[in-house]
Amino acid sequence: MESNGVDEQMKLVEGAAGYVLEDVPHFSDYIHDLPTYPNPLQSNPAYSVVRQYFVDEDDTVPQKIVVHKDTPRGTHFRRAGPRQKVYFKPADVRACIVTCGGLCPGLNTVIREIVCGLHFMYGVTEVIGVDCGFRGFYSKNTVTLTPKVVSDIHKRGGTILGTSRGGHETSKIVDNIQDREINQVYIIGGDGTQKGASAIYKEIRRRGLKVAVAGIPKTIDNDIPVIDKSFGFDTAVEEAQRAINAAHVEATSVENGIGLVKLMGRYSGFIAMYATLASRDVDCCLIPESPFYLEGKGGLYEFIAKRLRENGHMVIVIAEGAGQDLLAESIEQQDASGNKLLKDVGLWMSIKIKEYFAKQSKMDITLKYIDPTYMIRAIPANASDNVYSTLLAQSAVHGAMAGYTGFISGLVNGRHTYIPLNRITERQNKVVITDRMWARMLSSTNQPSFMNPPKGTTELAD
Ligand SMILES: Nc1ncnc2c1ncn2[C@@H]1O[C@H](COP(=O)(O)OP(=O)(O)OP(=O)(O)O)[C@@H](O)[C@H]1O
Ligand SMILES: O=P(O)(O)OC[C@H]1O[C@](O)(CO)[C@@H](O)[C@@H]1O
Ligand SMILES: [Mg+2]
Repeated sequence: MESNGVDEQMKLVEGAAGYVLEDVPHFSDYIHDLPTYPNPLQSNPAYSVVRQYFVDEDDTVPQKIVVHKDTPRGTHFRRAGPRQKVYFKPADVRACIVTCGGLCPGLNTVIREIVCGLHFMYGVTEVIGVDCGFRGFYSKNTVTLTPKVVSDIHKRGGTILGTSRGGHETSKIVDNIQDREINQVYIIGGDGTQKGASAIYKEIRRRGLKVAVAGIPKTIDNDIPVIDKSFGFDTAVEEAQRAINAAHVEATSVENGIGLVKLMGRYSGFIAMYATLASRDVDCCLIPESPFYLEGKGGLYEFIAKRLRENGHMVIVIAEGAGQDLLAESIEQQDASGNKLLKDVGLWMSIKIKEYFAKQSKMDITLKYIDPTYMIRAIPANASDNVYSTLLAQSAVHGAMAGYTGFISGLVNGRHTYIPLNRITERQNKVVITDRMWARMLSSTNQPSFMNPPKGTTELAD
Protein backbone atom coordinates (compact mmCIF):
# COMPACT_ATOMS: atom_id res chain seq x y z
CA MET A 1 0.00 0.00 0.00
CA GLU A 2 1.28 3.40 -0.91
CA SER A 3 0.62 6.63 0.88
CA ASN A 4 -0.87 9.34 -1.25
CA GLY A 5 -1.27 12.20 1.24
CA VAL A 6 -3.22 15.01 -0.43
CA ASP A 7 -3.05 17.61 2.32
CA GLU A 8 -2.99 17.64 6.08
CA GLN A 9 -6.74 16.92 6.15
CA MET A 10 -6.92 14.21 3.50
CA LYS A 11 -4.67 11.28 4.16
CA LEU A 12 -5.52 8.66 1.59
CA VAL A 13 -3.94 5.25 1.27
CA GLU A 14 -4.80 3.31 -1.85
CA GLY A 15 -4.59 -0.43 -2.39
CA ALA A 16 -5.53 -3.06 -4.93
CA ALA A 17 -9.09 -3.52 -6.20
CA GLY A 18 -10.15 0.05 -5.53
CA TYR A 19 -9.36 -0.08 -1.80
CA VAL A 20 -9.09 3.37 -0.20
CA LEU A 21 -8.19 4.05 3.42
CA GLU A 22 -9.27 7.50 4.59
CA ASP A 23 -6.68 7.62 7.30
CA VAL A 24 -6.52 9.88 10.31
CA PRO A 25 -3.60 12.23 11.06
CA HIS A 26 -0.82 11.07 13.35
CA PHE A 27 1.90 12.95 15.26
CA SER A 28 4.52 11.29 13.08
CA ASP A 29 3.04 13.16 10.05
CA TYR A 30 4.40 16.45 11.37
CA ILE A 31 6.77 15.72 14.27
CA HIS A 32 9.76 13.52 13.56
CA ASP A 33 11.68 11.09 15.76
CA LEU A 34 9.17 10.95 18.60
CA PRO A 35 9.93 8.23 21.15
CA THR A 36 7.37 5.45 21.67
CA TYR A 37 6.65 3.29 24.70
CA PRO A 38 5.14 -0.18 25.20
CA ASN A 39 1.41 -0.01 25.84
CA PRO A 40 0.84 -0.32 29.63
CA LEU A 41 -2.15 -2.58 28.88
CA GLN A 42 0.36 -5.33 28.15
CA SER A 43 0.88 -5.72 31.88
CA ASN A 44 -2.68 -4.91 32.94
CA PRO A 45 -4.10 -8.02 34.68
CA ALA A 46 -7.53 -7.53 33.08
CA TYR A 47 -6.32 -7.21 29.50
CA SER A 48 -3.03 -9.08 29.37
CA VAL A 49 -4.81 -12.43 29.01
CA VAL A 50 -6.92 -11.31 26.04
CA ARG A 51 -5.67 -12.89 22.86
CA GLN A 52 -5.15 -10.36 20.09
CA TYR A 53 -6.22 -7.49 22.31
CA PHE A 54 -4.08 -5.08 20.33
CA VAL A 55 -5.43 -3.95 17.01
CA ASP A 56 -3.43 -4.92 13.96
CA GLU A 57 -2.13 -1.76 12.26
CA ASP A 58 -3.56 -2.98 8.98
CA ASP A 59 -7.12 -3.56 10.27
CA THR A 60 -9.60 -1.30 8.53
CA VAL A 61 -13.39 -1.17 8.32
CA PRO A 62 -15.28 -0.73 5.04
CA GLN A 63 -17.80 2.08 4.76
CA LYS A 64 -20.00 0.11 2.38
CA ILE A 65 -20.70 -3.49 3.26
CA VAL A 66 -23.16 -4.30 0.50
CA VAL A 67 -21.01 -4.91 -2.56
CA HIS A 68 -21.25 -6.56 -5.95
CA LYS A 69 -18.63 -8.93 -7.27
CA ASP A 70 -17.21 -6.36 -9.67
CA THR A 71 -17.44 -3.21 -7.57
CA PRO A 72 -14.30 -1.56 -6.15
CA ARG A 73 -13.69 -2.18 -2.45
CA GLY A 74 -14.18 1.52 -1.70
CA THR A 75 -13.59 3.69 1.35
CA HIS A 76 -12.31 2.22 4.61
CA PHE A 77 -11.59 3.69 8.03
CA ARG A 78 -8.90 2.72 10.50
CA ARG A 79 -10.13 0.27 13.13
CA ALA A 80 -10.16 1.72 16.65
CA GLY A 81 -8.54 0.10 19.66
CA PRO A 82 -5.32 -0.16 21.63
CA ARG A 83 -1.97 -0.29 19.80
CA GLN A 84 1.20 -2.10 20.91
CA LYS A 85 3.11 1.18 21.08
CA VAL A 86 1.97 4.44 22.62
CA TYR A 87 3.32 7.95 22.09
CA PHE A 88 2.94 9.19 25.66
CA LYS A 89 4.50 8.19 28.96
CA PRO A 90 1.44 8.04 31.29
CA ALA A 91 3.11 10.39 33.78
CA ASP A 92 3.52 13.01 31.01
CA VAL A 93 -0.12 13.09 29.93
CA ARG A 94 -2.21 16.10 30.83
CA ALA A 95 -5.66 15.62 29.32
CA CYS A 96 -8.72 17.85 29.16
CA ILE A 97 -12.36 17.23 28.31
CA VAL A 98 -14.90 19.74 26.99
CA THR A 99 -18.61 19.36 26.11
CA CYS A 100 -20.32 21.75 23.66
CA GLY A 101 -23.72 22.22 21.95
CA GLY A 102 -27.08 20.84 23.12
CA LEU A 103 -27.51 18.17 25.75
CA CYS A 104 -27.63 14.50 24.84
CA PRO A 105 -28.13 11.38 26.97
CA GLY A 106 -24.74 9.75 27.56
CA LEU A 107 -22.58 12.88 27.82
CA ASN A 108 -21.70 12.11 31.43
CA THR A 109 -20.95 8.50 30.55
CA VAL A 110 -18.45 9.61 27.91
CA ILE A 111 -16.78 11.99 30.40
CA ARG A 112 -16.67 9.22 33.01
CA GLU A 113 -15.15 6.67 30.67
CA ILE A 114 -12.48 9.02 29.31
CA VAL A 115 -11.37 9.71 32.89
CA CYS A 116 -11.57 6.06 33.97
CA GLY A 117 -10.09 4.75 30.71
CA LEU A 118 -7.08 7.05 31.00
CA HIS A 119 -6.66 6.21 34.67
CA PHE A 120 -7.23 2.47 34.79
CA MET A 121 -5.99 1.41 31.36
CA TYR A 122 -3.05 3.80 30.98
CA GLY A 123 -2.23 5.04 34.48
CA VAL A 124 -2.91 8.68 33.55
CA THR A 125 -3.83 10.76 36.58
CA GLU A 126 -3.99 14.33 35.28
CA VAL A 127 -7.35 15.01 33.67
CA ILE A 128 -9.16 18.33 33.81
CA GLY A 129 -12.65 19.34 32.73
CA VAL A 130 -13.23 22.60 30.89
CA ASP A 131 -16.21 24.51 32.26
CA CYS A 132 -19.09 25.33 29.89
CA GLY A 133 -17.94 24.57 26.34
CA PHE A 134 -15.26 26.11 24.11
CA ARG A 135 -15.39 29.51 25.73
CA GLY A 136 -14.50 27.84 29.04
CA PHE A 137 -10.92 27.43 27.78
CA TYR A 138 -10.31 31.14 28.16
CA SER A 139 -13.12 32.54 30.31
CA LYS A 140 -13.74 29.95 33.00
CA ASN A 141 -11.96 27.75 35.50
CA THR A 142 -11.28 24.07 35.07
CA VAL A 143 -12.24 21.19 37.34
CA THR A 144 -10.04 18.27 38.32
CA LEU A 145 -11.49 14.97 37.16
CA THR A 146 -10.64 11.75 38.97
CA PRO A 147 -12.32 8.34 38.90
CA LYS A 148 -13.84 9.20 42.29
CA VAL A 149 -15.31 12.51 41.06
CA VAL A 150 -16.94 10.84 38.04
CA SER A 151 -17.87 7.51 39.59
CA ASP A 152 -21.66 7.84 39.40
CA ILE A 153 -22.19 10.67 36.93
CA HIS A 154 -23.43 8.28 34.22
CA LYS A 155 -26.66 7.99 36.19
CA ARG A 156 -27.37 11.68 35.70
CA GLY A 157 -28.64 13.56 32.66
CA GLY A 158 -26.83 16.58 31.19
CA THR A 159 -23.10 17.18 31.47
CA ILE A 160 -21.30 17.80 34.75
CA LEU A 161 -18.96 20.14 32.85
CA GLY A 162 -21.70 22.40 31.49
CA THR A 163 -22.02 23.30 27.84
CA SER A 164 -22.52 26.35 25.61
CA ARG A 165 -23.02 27.56 22.06
CA GLY A 166 -20.83 30.18 20.35
CA GLY A 167 -17.56 31.42 21.84
CA HIS A 168 -15.15 29.48 19.66
CA GLU A 169 -11.97 31.54 19.31
CA THR A 170 -9.40 29.15 17.93
CA SER A 171 -6.18 30.95 18.77
CA LYS A 172 -7.28 31.86 22.30
CA ILE A 173 -8.26 28.23 22.88
CA VAL A 174 -4.94 26.89 21.58
CA ASP A 175 -2.98 29.53 23.57
CA ASN A 176 -4.76 28.24 26.63
CA ILE A 177 -4.01 24.62 25.77
CA GLN A 178 -0.34 25.57 25.47
CA ASP A 179 -0.32 27.62 28.68
CA ARG A 180 -1.82 24.77 30.66
CA GLU A 181 0.56 22.24 29.05
CA ILE A 182 -2.36 20.10 27.95
CA ASN A 183 -1.38 17.36 25.46
CA GLN A 184 -4.65 15.46 24.93
CA VAL A 185 -7.90 17.29 24.16
CA TYR A 186 -11.19 15.33 24.15
CA ILE A 187 -14.00 17.28 22.50
CA ILE A 188 -17.57 16.00 22.86
CA GLY A 189 -20.20 17.65 20.70
CA GLY A 190 -22.22 17.80 17.50
CA ASP A 191 -21.40 18.92 13.97
CA GLY A 192 -20.64 22.51 15.04
CA THR A 193 -18.40 21.30 17.84
CA GLN A 194 -16.46 18.98 15.53
CA LYS A 195 -15.91 21.91 13.12
CA GLY A 196 -14.46 23.71 16.13
CA ALA A 197 -12.35 20.63 16.95
CA SER A 198 -11.04 20.61 13.40
CA ALA A 199 -10.00 24.27 13.64
CA ILE A 200 -8.22 23.55 16.94
CA TYR A 201 -6.44 20.53 15.44
CA LYS A 202 -5.25 22.58 12.44
CA GLU A 203 -3.91 25.37 14.65
CA ILE A 204 -2.15 22.87 16.92
CA ARG A 205 -0.57 21.25 13.90
CA ARG A 206 0.42 24.63 12.47
CA ARG A 207 2.24 25.35 15.73
CA GLY A 208 3.87 21.88 15.58
CA LEU A 209 2.57 20.83 19.03
CA LYS A 210 2.42 17.28 20.28
CA VAL A 211 -1.22 17.60 21.35
CA ALA A 212 -3.80 14.99 20.36
CA VAL A 213 -7.29 16.22 19.41
CA ALA A 214 -9.95 13.52 19.69
CA GLY A 215 -13.64 14.15 18.98
CA ILE A 216 -16.54 12.10 20.27
CA PRO A 217 -19.59 12.96 18.14
CA LYS A 218 -22.76 13.79 20.03
CA THR A 219 -26.16 14.54 18.54
CA ILE A 220 -29.59 13.28 19.44
CA ASP A 221 -30.68 14.48 15.99
CA ASN A 222 -28.41 11.78 14.48
CA ASP A 223 -27.30 14.36 11.91
CA ILE A 224 -23.61 13.37 11.80
CA PRO A 225 -22.76 11.45 8.63
CA VAL A 226 -20.69 8.25 8.21
CA ILE A 227 -21.31 6.85 11.71
CA ASP A 228 -24.03 4.25 12.30
CA LYS A 229 -25.74 6.45 14.88
CA SER A 230 -24.87 8.83 17.65
CA PHE A 231 -24.84 7.88 21.33
CA GLY A 232 -28.00 9.06 23.08
CA PHE A 233 -30.19 8.61 20.01
CA ASP A 234 -31.77 5.36 21.25
CA THR A 235 -32.48 6.88 24.65
CA ALA A 236 -34.13 9.90 23.01
CA VAL A 237 -36.31 7.68 20.80
CA GLU A 238 -37.30 5.58 23.80
CA GLU A 239 -38.28 8.66 25.80
CA ALA A 240 -40.24 10.03 22.82
CA GLN A 241 -42.42 6.90 23.08
CA ARG A 242 -43.76 8.12 26.37
CA ALA A 243 -45.05 11.32 24.79
CA ILE A 244 -46.55 9.41 21.88
CA ASN A 245 -48.24 6.96 24.25
CA ALA A 246 -49.75 9.87 26.17
CA ALA A 247 -50.96 11.46 22.93
CA HIS A 248 -52.53 8.15 21.92
CA VAL A 249 -54.29 7.70 25.27
CA GLU A 250 -55.65 11.26 25.10
CA ALA A 251 -56.78 10.87 21.49
CA THR A 252 -58.53 7.52 22.03
CA SER A 253 -60.36 8.74 25.12
CA VAL A 254 -62.54 11.31 23.35
CA GLU A 255 -64.58 11.53 20.16
CA ASN A 256 -62.49 12.68 17.20
CA GLY A 257 -59.43 13.04 19.36
CA ILE A 258 -56.13 14.24 17.87
CA GLY A 259 -52.83 13.87 19.71
CA LEU A 260 -50.05 16.05 18.31
CA VAL A 261 -46.46 15.51 19.49
CA LYS A 262 -43.51 17.74 18.58
CA LEU A 263 -40.10 16.08 18.76
CA MET A 264 -36.57 17.42 18.32
CA GLY A 265 -34.88 17.37 14.93
CA ARG A 266 -33.68 20.70 13.60
CA TYR A 267 -32.65 19.64 10.10
CA SER A 268 -32.97 15.84 10.33
CA GLY A 269 -36.11 13.90 11.21
CA PHE A 270 -34.55 10.69 12.52
CA ILE A 271 -36.02 10.91 16.03
CA ALA A 272 -39.54 11.45 14.64
CA MET A 273 -39.13 8.66 12.07
CA TYR A 274 -37.76 6.07 14.52
CA ALA A 275 -40.20 7.03 17.28
CA THR A 276 -43.04 6.60 14.79
CA LEU A 277 -41.76 3.24 13.60
CA ALA A 278 -41.30 2.07 17.17
CA SER A 279 -44.70 3.19 18.41
CA ARG A 280 -47.07 1.86 15.67
CA ASP A 281 -49.74 4.25 17.09
CA VAL A 282 -48.78 7.17 14.87
CA ASP A 283 -50.97 8.06 11.87
CA CYS A 284 -48.76 10.74 10.38
CA CYS A 285 -45.09 11.67 10.78
CA LEU A 286 -43.81 14.99 9.44
CA ILE A 287 -40.08 15.69 9.12
CA PRO A 288 -37.93 18.52 7.68
CA GLU A 289 -36.76 16.42 4.73
CA SER A 290 -40.29 15.77 3.43
CA PRO A 291 -42.31 18.89 2.62
CA PHE A 292 -46.07 18.77 3.24
CA TYR A 293 -49.09 20.97 2.76
CA LEU A 294 -52.33 21.42 4.63
CA GLU A 295 -55.19 22.22 2.24
CA GLY A 296 -56.70 20.56 -0.78
CA LYS A 297 -56.47 17.12 -2.29
CA GLY A 298 -53.75 14.98 -0.73
CA GLY A 299 -53.22 17.57 2.02
CA LEU A 300 -53.00 17.06 5.78
CA TYR A 301 -56.53 18.36 6.59
CA GLU A 302 -58.09 15.88 4.16
CA PHE A 303 -56.07 13.03 5.70
CA ILE A 304 -57.01 14.01 9.27
CA ALA A 305 -60.71 14.04 8.37
CA LYS A 306 -60.38 10.62 6.71
CA ARG A 307 -58.57 9.04 9.69
CA LEU A 308 -61.07 10.48 12.16
CA ARG A 309 -63.98 9.08 10.11
CA GLU A 310 -62.25 5.65 9.95
CA ASN A 311 -60.83 5.35 13.49
CA GLY A 312 -62.32 8.15 15.58
CA HIS A 313 -58.86 9.34 16.63
CA MET A 314 -55.38 10.04 15.28
CA VAL A 315 -51.82 10.76 16.39
CA ILE A 316 -49.48 13.12 14.54
CA VAL A 317 -45.75 13.38 15.20
CA ILE A 318 -43.94 16.43 13.89
CA ALA A 319 -40.20 17.13 14.01
CA GLU A 320 -39.46 20.69 15.12
CA GLY A 321 -37.74 21.54 11.82
CA ALA A 322 -40.64 20.34 9.63
CA GLY A 323 -42.85 22.77 7.76
CA GLN A 324 -40.83 25.84 8.75
CA ASP A 325 -41.44 27.25 5.26
CA LEU A 326 -45.18 27.30 5.99
CA LEU A 327 -44.99 29.55 9.03
CA ALA A 328 -45.70 33.20 8.43
CA GLU A 329 -43.06 35.03 10.48
CA SER A 330 -40.22 36.01 8.22
CA ILE A 331 -37.26 37.37 10.24
CA GLU A 332 -34.77 34.56 10.53
CA GLN A 333 -33.01 34.40 13.87
CA GLN A 334 -29.88 32.52 14.86
CA ASP A 335 -28.44 31.17 18.10
CA ALA A 336 -24.92 32.00 19.35
CA SER A 337 -23.42 29.27 17.13
CA GLY A 338 -25.21 30.47 13.98
CA ASN A 339 -27.85 27.72 13.96
CA LYS A 340 -31.28 28.74 12.67
CA LEU A 341 -33.69 29.41 15.54
CA LEU A 342 -36.88 27.55 14.75
CA LYS A 343 -40.43 28.75 15.05
CA ASP A 344 -42.81 26.57 17.07
CA VAL A 345 -44.33 24.48 14.32
CA GLY A 346 -46.22 22.30 16.83
CA LEU A 347 -48.13 25.17 18.38
CA TRP A 348 -48.76 26.71 14.94
CA MET A 349 -50.08 23.43 13.59
CA SER A 350 -52.36 22.79 16.55
CA ILE A 351 -53.93 26.24 16.03
CA LYS A 352 -54.30 25.68 12.25
CA ILE A 353 -55.98 22.27 12.70
CA LYS A 354 -58.38 23.59 15.33
CA GLU A 355 -59.26 26.62 13.16
CA TYR A 356 -59.81 24.45 10.09
CA PHE A 357 -62.23 22.03 11.80
CA ALA A 358 -64.05 24.86 13.59
CA LYS A 359 -64.59 26.56 10.20
CA GLN A 360 -65.72 23.33 8.51
CA SER A 361 -68.28 22.72 11.29
CA LYS A 362 -68.77 19.14 10.05
CA MET A 363 -66.71 17.49 12.75
CA ASP A 364 -66.00 18.52 16.36
CA ILE A 365 -62.44 17.64 17.22
CA THR A 366 -60.46 17.63 20.48
CA LEU A 367 -56.75 18.26 19.99
CA LYS A 368 -54.08 17.80 22.64
CA TYR A 369 -50.63 19.18 21.90
CA ILE A 370 -47.68 17.58 23.68
CA ASP A 371 -44.24 19.20 23.50
CA PRO A 372 -41.71 16.96 25.28
CA THR A 373 -38.77 18.65 23.47
CA TYR A 374 -36.16 18.98 26.22
CA MET A 375 -37.43 15.97 28.17
CA ILE A 376 -36.06 13.56 25.58
CA ARG A 377 -32.50 14.85 25.80
CA ALA A 378 -32.11 15.84 29.45
CA ILE A 379 -32.28 12.28 30.77
CA PRO A 380 -29.52 9.78 31.56
CA ALA A 381 -28.53 7.28 28.86
CA ASN A 382 -30.34 3.95 28.77
CA ALA A 383 -28.40 0.71 29.16
CA SER A 384 -27.40 0.27 25.53
CA ASP A 385 -26.37 3.93 25.14
CA ASN A 386 -24.28 3.59 28.31
CA VAL A 387 -22.37 0.67 26.81
CA TYR A 388 -22.06 2.45 23.47
CA SER A 389 -20.81 5.69 25.09
CA THR A 390 -18.28 3.69 27.12
CA LEU A 391 -16.79 2.06 24.03
CA LEU A 392 -16.65 5.35 22.10
CA ALA A 393 -14.80 6.99 25.00
CA GLN A 394 -12.36 4.10 25.37
CA SER A 395 -11.66 4.11 21.62
CA ALA A 396 -10.90 7.84 21.76
CA VAL A 397 -8.46 7.25 24.63
CA HIS A 398 -6.68 4.40 22.79
CA GLY A 399 -6.40 6.59 19.67
CA ALA A 400 -4.95 9.61 21.47
CA MET A 401 -2.46 7.44 23.41
CA ALA A 402 -1.38 5.86 20.11
CA GLY A 403 -0.52 9.30 18.69
CA TYR A 404 -3.53 9.78 16.41
CA THR A 405 -5.04 13.25 16.25
CA GLY A 406 -7.68 15.19 14.31
CA PHE A 407 -10.04 12.22 14.46
CA ILE A 408 -13.39 11.19 15.88
CA SER A 409 -14.22 7.88 17.44
CA GLY A 410 -17.23 6.44 15.60
CA LEU A 411 -19.11 3.25 14.88
CA VAL A 412 -19.16 2.19 11.21
CA ASN A 413 -21.08 -0.95 10.31
CA GLY A 414 -20.97 -2.09 13.92
CA ARG A 415 -17.18 -1.66 14.26
CA HIS A 416 -15.39 1.06 16.21
CA THR A 417 -13.24 3.23 13.95
CA TYR A 418 -11.22 6.43 13.74
CA ILE A 419 -12.64 8.86 11.18
CA PRO A 420 -10.89 12.04 10.01
CA LEU A 421 -12.64 15.14 11.38
CA ASN A 422 -13.11 16.70 7.97
CA ARG A 423 -15.07 13.64 6.83
CA ILE A 424 -17.89 14.19 9.30
CA THR A 425 -18.09 17.97 9.10
CA GLU A 426 -18.46 18.23 5.31
CA ARG A 427 -22.20 17.47 5.29
CA GLN A 428 -25.14 16.66 7.54
CA ASN A 429 -26.82 13.30 7.81
CA LYS A 430 -30.47 13.48 6.75
CA VAL A 431 -33.37 11.10 6.27
CA VAL A 432 -33.32 10.13 2.59
CA ILE A 433 -36.94 10.01 1.58
CA THR A 434 -36.18 7.82 -1.41
CA ASP A 435 -34.60 5.17 0.87
CA ARG A 436 -36.31 2.06 2.21
CA MET A 437 -36.51 3.29 5.80
CA TRP A 438 -38.79 6.19 4.91
CA ALA A 439 -40.88 3.83 2.76
CA ARG A 440 -41.22 1.48 5.76
CA MET A 441 -42.36 4.42 7.84
CA LEU A 442 -44.89 5.50 5.19
CA SER A 443 -46.24 2.00 4.93
CA SER A 444 -46.68 1.81 8.71
CA THR A 445 -48.69 5.04 8.89
CA ASN A 446 -50.30 4.96 5.43
CA GLN A 447 -50.05 8.73 5.38
CA PRO A 448 -50.10 10.73 2.13
CA SER A 449 -46.77 11.30 0.42
CA PHE A 450 -47.59 15.04 -0.02
CA MET A 451 -45.85 14.80 -3.37
CA ASN A 452 -48.41 16.71 -5.44
CA PRO A 453 -49.54 19.92 -3.80
CA PRO A 454 -52.50 21.44 -5.67
CA LYS A 455 -51.60 24.61 -7.59
CA GLY A 456 -52.20 27.80 -5.60
CA THR A 457 -52.29 26.02 -2.23
CA THR A 458 -52.39 28.91 0.20
CA GLU A 459 -50.31 27.26 2.94
CA LEU A 460 -47.29 27.06 0.71
CA ALA A 461 -47.06 30.83 0.55
CA ASP A 462 -48.88 31.64 3.78
N1 LIG B 1 -17.65 26.35 11.80
C1 LIG B 1 -17.26 26.38 13.08
N2 LIG B 1 -15.96 26.63 13.40
C2 LIG B 1 -15.55 26.68 14.68
N3 LIG B 1 -16.38 26.48 15.74
C3 LIG B 1 -17.67 26.22 15.49
C4 LIG B 1 -18.18 26.16 14.16
N4 LIG B 1 -19.50 25.90 14.22
C5 LIG B 1 -19.80 25.79 15.54
N5 LIG B 1 -18.70 25.98 16.30
C6 LIG B 1 -18.63 25.98 17.77
O1 LIG B 1 -19.00 24.69 18.26
C7 LIG B 1 -19.77 24.81 19.44
C8 LIG B 1 -21.03 24.01 19.34
O2 LIG B 1 -21.71 24.31 18.11
P1 LIG B 1 -23.31 24.19 17.99
O3 LIG B 1 -23.95 25.11 18.98
O4 LIG B 1 -23.67 24.34 16.57
O5 LIG B 1 -23.64 22.74 18.53
P2 LIG B 1 -23.35 21.32 17.94
O6 LIG B 1 -22.00 20.88 18.33
O7 LIG B 1 -23.66 21.28 16.48
O8 LIG B 1 -24.39 20.46 18.77
P3 LIG B 1 -25.98 20.35 18.52
O9 LIG B 1 -26.15 19.18 17.64
O10 LIG B 1 -26.52 20.15 19.87
O11 LIG B 1 -26.47 21.61 17.90
C9 LIG B 1 -20.01 26.28 19.68
O12 LIG B 1 -19.16 26.72 20.73
C10 LIG B 1 -19.67 26.94 18.36
O13 LIG B 1 -19.10 28.23 18.50
O1 LIG C 1 -32.48 25.06 22.63
P1 LIG C 1 -31.08 24.66 22.34
O2 LIG C 1 -30.39 24.02 23.46
O3 LIG C 1 -30.26 25.74 21.76
O4 LIG C 1 -31.09 23.51 21.26
C1 LIG C 1 -32.12 23.00 20.53
C2 LIG C 1 -31.56 22.15 19.43
O5 LIG C 1 -30.59 21.26 19.89
C3 LIG C 1 -30.84 19.95 19.41
O6 LIG C 1 -31.36 19.21 20.47
C4 LIG C 1 -29.58 19.31 18.88
O7 LIG C 1 -28.74 19.07 19.95
C5 LIG C 1 -31.86 20.14 18.30
O8 LIG C 1 -32.70 19.05 18.12
C6 LIG C 1 -32.60 21.36 18.77
O9 LIG C 1 -33.12 22.10 17.69
MG1 LIG D 1 -25.42 20.93 15.35
